[in-house]
Amino acid sequence: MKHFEANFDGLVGPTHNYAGLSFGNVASLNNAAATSNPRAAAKQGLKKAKALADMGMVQGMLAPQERPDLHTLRRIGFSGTDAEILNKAAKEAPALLRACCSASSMWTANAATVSPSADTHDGKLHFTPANLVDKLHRSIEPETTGNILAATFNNSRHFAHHQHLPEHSSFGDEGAANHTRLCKNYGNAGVELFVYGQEATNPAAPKPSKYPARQTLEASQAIARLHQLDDENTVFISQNPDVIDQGVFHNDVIAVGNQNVLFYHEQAFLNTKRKLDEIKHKFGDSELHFIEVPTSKVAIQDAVKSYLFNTQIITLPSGEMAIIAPTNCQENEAVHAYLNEVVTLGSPIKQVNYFDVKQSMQNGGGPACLRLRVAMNDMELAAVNQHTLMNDALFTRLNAWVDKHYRDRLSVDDLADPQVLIESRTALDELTQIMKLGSVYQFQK
Ligand SMILES: NCCC[C@H](NC(=O)CCC(=O)O)C(=O)O
Repeated sequence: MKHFEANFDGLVGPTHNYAGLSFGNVASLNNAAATSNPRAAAKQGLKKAKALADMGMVQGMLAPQERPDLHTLRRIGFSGTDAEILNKAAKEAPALLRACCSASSMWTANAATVSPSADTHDGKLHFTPANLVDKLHRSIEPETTGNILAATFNNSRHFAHHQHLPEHSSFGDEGAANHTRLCKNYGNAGVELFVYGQEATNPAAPKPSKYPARQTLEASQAIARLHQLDDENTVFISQNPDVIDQGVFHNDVIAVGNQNVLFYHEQAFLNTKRKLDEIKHKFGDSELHFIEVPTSKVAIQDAVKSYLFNTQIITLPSGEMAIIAPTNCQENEAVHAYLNEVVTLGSPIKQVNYFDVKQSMQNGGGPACLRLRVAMNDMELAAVNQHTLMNDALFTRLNAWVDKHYRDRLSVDDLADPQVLIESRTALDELTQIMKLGSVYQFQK
């Protein structure tokens, strides 16, 4: 049986926009009210996904969410026709309307936490959608995320789908962005690393003072229980609160792992030495590469600006590893120099490939944010909804779909336009037919 890691990228939705919704996410705040280009954003994402498929990687796509989210606007008391609701919300509560219009489900690293069958007691692949409670605009995602995951991984013999954690800040959960898995081979039991920003039930524990810590230890522990992981194969690590206060709102802005490589900034964690020892002990005898980037080479500000660590480290069919980086990394001198050096360090990482994902970067999402990793075997892959898997035909079809339905300019003021809602629903309805998802959206029920 073959084992590998698949990437499921989020398709950028038709309402991709810059609304400055994410306090603590520097790019989101800096680009608030800029005009976006949803068509370019979707195409940048598709191009990266297709390039990985062409490298021999298993690549899937996850459908975006329905936005504007009329269902939520109705829940909070706006009534009348769809056009009347948009009109009233724009006048009476523009900030709430903006929160109901974000295409933020495109960052599927925040869709869920995933544990492969090699790690779980029942031998199933487990998914728990992230509740994303720290941000209003993201807290409305988990139910539909669950629907989309169930329609994509639609086989209960292989896949276990859990409900998102209780919607309270004690269980703040941001999904795979704060989770990484080290393993010898994808089919072996791995060590799952859960990184959290605060302990909800221990106010004395370290936490940031300026920006929110979105993930709690309690949430990470709940996921490990739900996914039936062994204590011997899990490590809980506190993120360094000082870096959260400098814009590292998720751990995947400061660290990334793949197989036997952990690539991280020296300031990423608390108690780094002790935690690395625990990882080594739990990982066992095989060779483990800790690639620690010192502040003297890359300052935190440069890491946050360039997204050096929000890169994907992938294992190519040849067994060599490649880094998938945003072009922003080439534009930062220190970071570019570091990436030129990293391939010479004798680790499995042998090449760096750059992709322009600027439309996503302007909202604080790099290549790693755009994908959900699912380590699986070929039997599990055969059980996945095959219409979600990237190939020449799907790439052509989705690009044509984007050309047909997406605007190339969208400002936050456009979000109240009923025509945007009609365009978005028409596009998504057609998408569910292309990807054979059934009725995953509220407007289809
Ligand atoms: N993993 C990357 C997530 C980026 C995402 N940005 C946003 O939601 C910005 C949306 C806006 O400001 O319009 C976030 O911060 O959760």
